[in-house]
Amino acid sequence: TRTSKPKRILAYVEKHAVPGDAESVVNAIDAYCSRVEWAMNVGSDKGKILDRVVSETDPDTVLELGTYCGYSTVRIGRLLRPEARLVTIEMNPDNAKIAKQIIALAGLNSKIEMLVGSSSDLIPQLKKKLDMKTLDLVFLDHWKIFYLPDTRCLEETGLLHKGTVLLADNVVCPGTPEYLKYIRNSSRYRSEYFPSRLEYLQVEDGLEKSVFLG
Ligand SMILES: O=c1[nH]cnc2c(O)c(F)c(-c3ccc(F)cc3)cc12
Ligand SMILES: [Mg+2]
Repeated sequence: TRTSKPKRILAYVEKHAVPGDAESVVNAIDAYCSRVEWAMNVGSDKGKILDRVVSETDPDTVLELGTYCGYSTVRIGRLLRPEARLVTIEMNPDNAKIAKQIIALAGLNSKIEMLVGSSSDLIPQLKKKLDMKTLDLVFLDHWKIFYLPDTRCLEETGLLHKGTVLLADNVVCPGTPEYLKYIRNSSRYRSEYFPSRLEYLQVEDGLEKSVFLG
């Protein structure tokens, strides 16, 4: 069948990355998407901010909403301790298939579990399904209209603890106004905006980091 952008990204990674070397997988995807065709990976500029937040949080449990090709999954996974766990949720089964192969190539299968389906269906199941006590870090990078309902769901299912960090991509472009309005006005969060650039372009975008206060 015809190739897709995720399939072309996988083919490039298979050709240019070193199996088991997560850094080389991240660099290969950035090289492809900056030189050949744009793709909605968090990218290297925002990726450096993501790296810093992950390292400072040093999480045992991470939830990623929106896997796409697995770029940020690998970017986060490469910084986690061996006993840490990352669950990533992707609703598009074709993307999930590609992402699984990219995650495997990075050598991160032992730390990463991918769930295929809608975040709003899967979040309520996390607690029991994965014996998830609570989440130390959540990376929101899926469909912007789901950021707020999924955050409310995370609160209600008791998956957040005092100190849980929510990090949201694209709060400027494409923009997540309802989410920002809620999180910046809620006394249950302390938020900070990290300005950056949209992946591979000169357009402004940024990440919103919000710490749950309990
Ligand atoms: O749908 C998305 N999910 C997750 N992340 C995205 C992203 O980082 C984008 F830049 C964009 C994006 C797409 C088209 C544009 F013109 C600008 C940004 C979309 C998403
Ligand atoms: Mg994004």
